[in-house]
Amino acid sequence: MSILTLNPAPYIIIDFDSTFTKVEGLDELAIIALKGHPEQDQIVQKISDLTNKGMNGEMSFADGLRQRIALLKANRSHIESLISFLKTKISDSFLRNRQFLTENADQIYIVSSGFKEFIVPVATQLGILADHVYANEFVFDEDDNIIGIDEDNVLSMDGGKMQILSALNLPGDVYAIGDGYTDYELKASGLANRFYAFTENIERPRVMAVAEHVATSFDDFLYDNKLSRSQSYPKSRIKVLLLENVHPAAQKAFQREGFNVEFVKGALDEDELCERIKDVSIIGIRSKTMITKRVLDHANRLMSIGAFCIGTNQIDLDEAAKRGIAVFNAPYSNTRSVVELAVGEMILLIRNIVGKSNLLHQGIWDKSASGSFEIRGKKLGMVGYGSIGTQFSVVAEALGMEVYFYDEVEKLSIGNARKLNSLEDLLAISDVISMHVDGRKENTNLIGKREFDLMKDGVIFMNLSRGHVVDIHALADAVKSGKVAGAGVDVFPKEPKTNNEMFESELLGLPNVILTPHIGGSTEEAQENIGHFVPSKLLEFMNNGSSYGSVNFPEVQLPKLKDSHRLLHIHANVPGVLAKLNHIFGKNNINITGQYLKTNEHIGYVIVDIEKGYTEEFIQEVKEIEGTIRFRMLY
Ligand SMILES: NC(=O)C1=CN([C@@H]2O[C@H](COP(=O)(O)OP(=O)(O)OC[C@H]3O[C@@H](n4cnc5c(N)ncnc54)[C@H](O)[C@@H]3O)[C@@H](O)[C@H]2O)C=CC1
Ligand SMILES: O=C(O)CCC(=O)C(=O)O
Repeated sequence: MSILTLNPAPYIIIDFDSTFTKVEGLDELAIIALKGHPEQDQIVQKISDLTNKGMNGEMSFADGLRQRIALLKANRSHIESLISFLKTKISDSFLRNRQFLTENADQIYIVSSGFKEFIVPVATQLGILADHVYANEFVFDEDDNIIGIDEDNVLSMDGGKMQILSALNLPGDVYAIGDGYTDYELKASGLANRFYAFTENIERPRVMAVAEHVATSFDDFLYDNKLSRSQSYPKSRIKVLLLENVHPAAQKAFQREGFNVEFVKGALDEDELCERIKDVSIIGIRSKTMITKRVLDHANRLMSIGAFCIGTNQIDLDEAAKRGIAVFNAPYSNTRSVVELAVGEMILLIRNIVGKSNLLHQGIWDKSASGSFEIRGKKLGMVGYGSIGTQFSVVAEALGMEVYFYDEVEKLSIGNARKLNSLEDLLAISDVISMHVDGRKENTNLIGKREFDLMKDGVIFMNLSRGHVVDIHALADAVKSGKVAGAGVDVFPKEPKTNNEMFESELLGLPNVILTPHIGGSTEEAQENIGHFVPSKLLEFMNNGSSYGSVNFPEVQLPKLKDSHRLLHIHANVPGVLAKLNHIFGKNNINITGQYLKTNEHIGYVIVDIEKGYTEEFIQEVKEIEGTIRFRMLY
């Protein structure tokens, strides 16, 4: 039996600039030193070009270094500022693995063509030993200006890194990690057993082309070598695809945790999505991306879907559940934004402001009260009395309206809103009708010709829910006939995928019709809230297993993992799985420190916290339980 173990650390040689830190130290020093200089941009660019040429192996490193130093106009005080800056720019994956660096300090070296003056204070922060830092040194004049480099230091010469490693003569396996060609040379010369091209901060194609190994993060390197680490599985190997221009806060949240994030401005159609989703573990969408069964059939690695909105009708929730994919959305996040737009439109429509504004744009002064009304005292009818419906009702009452609602689920009214027992009653009584049902399939054409015929003549009609809820042709006819005196439509049966596509609709050009491009929830406030909220749910699920708030998954709020390993087992909801699991635990003498189970109609979700020291065979047995849909471990 093989106990799940970690390997002892090899000797690890780490490059500094763009590897240990996210930036190039000398480039940053130039930016600091040349602040306010009239040619700052040009000089910094020259230095950066020289850096890149050297790193890519396109010019003699030693020549480039001297040319860069000559361009620098820096002194000792600039180095102090640089150190403070670099401490904020340590690569995230090194920061995450401070414990490994500290515990294995004897095995770890920094070998860099950068400068000790700024590398030592930054690297030692994470436990690197000062005397394990090999780097260049500046030469200063008596006024503390940098005037050159220590020419005796072998790192100032071509092949310097190889000379250092050769002199170190390390008695064991040596693995080099870096983003530059000179790091690769350590392996090419035979001095290092392996070279990992480090791509967390920059990808240098020329270096990657020659590297046998690529480390997308330090976690990735540690995982590849079965070394102790902060992430059970390196997040840099986990792809997150964010579509439909979700708020940048979302991208940052995933990048901060080390995920490999791809960002796409628009939506993707089914074929495009089937292709793109193959290696994606987390996908973030808004209302336009349809996650159909066919898409899910292509989603081999998908674990979680984030709907960066309220509605989830664009996702096949049951099919996702059956595959063990948890879906999260952002209920309430844009409720207020939709309500404010609805209130504004209602007032503009009942006053016929759109028509008057259009005329005035043509120079026509149409001052008249005819056909313009106050909303005070009017009857507002709400179809769907959920989060948006109830909030709209409160605001409308404050504006002096009488509010009526119809919801197919029994709902208590908030304030003085009156519940009606049928859609027909609501249509007959209301001066203003506003749709706030969800987008389930059964709501397709909920409002059609029959329903418009039941409405009062001259009604104001608004749809800010989902496009397919209203038969657009019937609405266009009702507007043309005057049955509907004004309409506000934010959602359409067919909406463009991106801002570059043309929008077509029968409603174009109709009088007193406000058309908006599905922006009910598009306010800066709502989008920013969603951009924080949805990633936090997805990350909780990925990092901790908690599924609280999921719209299709058994909901479990789990305690933080402490001193245990956590097994997450998703299985078809058939009898006996828990018994089988417990049998395997008993047989393998596993000490359980916590166990949780929740089921829904499709799946069961069992979470078991266990003490370390189990075997690979035990894990295999758990994976092979009949009915297992997905299994993963966290520690
Ligand atoms: N235009 C936009 O940008 C936005 C549109 N929305 C849409 O608005 C919808 C409603 O949002 P919330 O109020 O937060 O959802 P919610 O789930 O809280 O409320 C929906 C209500 O509609 C009721 N309902 C569903 N079908 C019905 C039917 N046939 N007849 C009567 N009642 C019915 C439900 O019982 C529920 O009470 C979302 O599902 C989404 O599709 C949401 C946010 C922004
Ligand atoms: O902002 C979006 O893309 C969609 C908003 C929406 O319709 C929703 O939240 O359900």
